Amino acid sequence: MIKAVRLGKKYGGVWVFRGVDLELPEVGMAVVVGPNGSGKTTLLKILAGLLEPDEGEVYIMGMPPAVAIRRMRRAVLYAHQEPLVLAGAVEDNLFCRNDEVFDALGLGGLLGRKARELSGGYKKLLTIARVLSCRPKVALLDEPTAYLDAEKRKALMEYLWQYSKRALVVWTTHYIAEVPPGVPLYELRDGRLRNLATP
Ligand SMILES: Nc1ncnc2c1ncn2[C@@H]1O[C@H](COP(=O)(O)OP(=O)(O)OP(=O)(O)O)[C@@H](O)[C@H]1O
Repeated sequence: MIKAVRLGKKYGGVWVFRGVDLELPEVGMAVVVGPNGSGKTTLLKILAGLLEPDEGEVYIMGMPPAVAIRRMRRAVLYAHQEPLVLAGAVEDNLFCRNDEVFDALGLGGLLGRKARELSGGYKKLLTIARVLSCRPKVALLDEPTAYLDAEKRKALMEYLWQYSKRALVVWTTHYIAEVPPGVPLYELRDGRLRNLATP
């Protein structure tokens, strides 16, 4: 479903990574770990079609991201690392209505609240809900568990696990321990992507 071939990206002449090959299925979960600044966000944004690589190609369902995104509206969505909220109520911050997602993430009772007055953790959940509520076929989630307490992390993980039975969920984290057993795990480090043994 997602294929990256010899991907490379540089900023100001300095390569973040090169030679990144990746092949992910249509349905399931995959996780990218790596130290600060190793390029996880950059990789996810390239897969989402939000950034152009300097080398290599990406295919989503056999199409370049720009084509896939045009043909299949809201099928490939990226959730920012930073909690991203707009003015207005929580419900004004959403593109799609999906009570199942709001309830699973604990946002169900907050739809009328001013989004900018939410706590950091709830802003982060809103950032994720904005993406998942549109039911993308590919959800690219940048550090989805950051800002969350243990209970919310657990609820989010359970929901992502369910979601990944019908779509592809790719997410990043700094904590290998939170990656469920059996999930394909990749590490970006020193400009390379390695397939790590499953924890
Ligand atoms: N727009 C940009 N212009 C210049 N350099 C950038 C830009 N965006 C990212 N970088 C640099 O690219 C490298 C990779 O950044 P990126 O945010 O992808 O890493 P990351 O693995 O997601 O980091 P973190 O774990 O800290 O979130 C870093 O050195 C960063 O400073």
